[in-house]
Amino acid sequence: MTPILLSLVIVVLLLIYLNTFRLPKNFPPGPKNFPIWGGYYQVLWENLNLPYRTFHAMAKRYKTNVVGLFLGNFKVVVACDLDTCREVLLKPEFQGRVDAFVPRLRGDGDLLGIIFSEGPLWQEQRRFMLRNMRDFGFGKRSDSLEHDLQEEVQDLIDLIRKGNTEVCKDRIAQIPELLYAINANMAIQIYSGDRKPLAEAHEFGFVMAEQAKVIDATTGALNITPWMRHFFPKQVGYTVTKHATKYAKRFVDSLISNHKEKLSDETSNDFIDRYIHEMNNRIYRGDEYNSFSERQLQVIGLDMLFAASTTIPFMTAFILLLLTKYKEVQRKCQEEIDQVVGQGRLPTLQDRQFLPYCEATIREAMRYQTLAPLGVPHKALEDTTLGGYFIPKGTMVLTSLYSAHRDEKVWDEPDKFMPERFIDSDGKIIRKDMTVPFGLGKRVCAGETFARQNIFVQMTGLLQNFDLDVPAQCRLPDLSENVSGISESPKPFQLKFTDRLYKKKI
Ligand code: HEM
Repeated sequence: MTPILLSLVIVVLLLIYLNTFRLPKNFPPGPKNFPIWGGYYQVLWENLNLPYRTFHAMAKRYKTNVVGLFLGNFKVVVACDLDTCREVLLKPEFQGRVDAFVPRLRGDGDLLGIIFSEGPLWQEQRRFMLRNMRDFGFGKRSDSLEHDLQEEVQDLIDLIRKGNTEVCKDRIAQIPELLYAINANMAIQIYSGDRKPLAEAHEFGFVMAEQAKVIDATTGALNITPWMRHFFPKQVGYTVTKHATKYAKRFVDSLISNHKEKLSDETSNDFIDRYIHEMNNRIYRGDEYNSFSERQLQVIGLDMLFAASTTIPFMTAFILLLLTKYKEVQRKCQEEIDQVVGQGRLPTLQDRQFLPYCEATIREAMRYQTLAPLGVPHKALEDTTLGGYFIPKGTMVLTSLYSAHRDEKVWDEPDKFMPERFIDSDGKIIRKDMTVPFGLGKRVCAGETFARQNIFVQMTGLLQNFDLDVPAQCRLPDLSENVSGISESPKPFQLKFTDRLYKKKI
């Protein structure tokens, strides 16, 4: 190559680079951007295991509440304190979703479902889902849901007592695996009215959990550089994602086709029935705008079953981990349960208001260990501002819920685990909740109530029946060893469950 040609190539490459990573005036400060991954190199360099923690550190370093950078070709800003996260979550112009590879893979090329859709489709489908699932106990207190939940928790307790499997043997259980089947079944039941045998529900939960771990909370290499899947399918998480998506679609399709076979005019016994009726009615009426389709029903199923089968077991696992680490908190929760509920029956959702210390422990665990540390990426639907910075239309907007929960302006000693911070001088739970583990506003987690109810009943049921300890020759993992993902999970660990001898006390 002649020197002139070489110089020309260099100039062209430089121009492409400068053009790709050109930032508008008053864009938030952040790391330097380099070809292909933009600022992602530095994010990973500073914390390869838990990259979201880099944003928290960067915000302090740049003395800012918003960090700005490129992730691949995506222009990205990250809100890094409680006020700025609230601004993102509550301003209408930030309620878009990012058009990326994995969401399109789930929708066979389209952005479907609830989690990754936007605009009129999202609004109509979210409203329909919440309104109809409420009738089956999703998002409110319901006797039938409570009954199902109690049965699942009782099965879990029996499994711990009698279990002789790889997941639980001699009262030593693998966490979070122990919790996969119960939580997958609770979600399958709400969506389809069905319940699967233990082994099948466990397998479903296991595959979903593996998927949650490979989608990085920063949206990951697969979303920012999807072409890399052709060269490094395993490393960028494509192998697992492709397999898990195919597996989950087959699973959901079989639930739907069972319903289609049985569907009669009167039946509306579960969400799938309701959805198919609505879809058929709209076709019959010939509605001009119709976001209802069987593909949409399938992706709502993926959203729900994926969310419930990963987030609830992961969060409950973190709570068990913290209760084992902080023994005095475990003891105080047990004392409260003994006083209020006793041992004749399992704790119920009606007991929640009378168990403030247990509630405070769950709230503090969800603050201290933010399950979705960067939430789900939002998108600016128009040119706007955030924390005083200019944010162009189309920018990906991340909420560092982790930073909101460690914000020194809001929390005393934020790095300490202290359930007492949520108890007032009368021993009651503090009404005003400044935690945001589920986000806020129009995009707030659709499963918040369901998740809180499940976590409460599982945690209190287990504590009522067992003392939690570390088995001999084992150690509890540190939170810095967590497995990163769209929802974070603890490094798998073993827990010893010892029966509490209630009868002796009576
Ligand atoms: C501890 C458990 C859970 C946590 C911490 C959690 C957290 C979150 C967060 C942070 C978001 C993003 C909000 C935003 O966009 O700003 C979200 C969205 C969502 N979650 Fe959850 N979630 C949990 C459980 C569940 C469950 C059990 C379900 C369903 C069964 C669910 C369904 C959804 C859906 C559908 C969305 C998308 C909402 C929308 O975009 O309109 N989540 N969740």
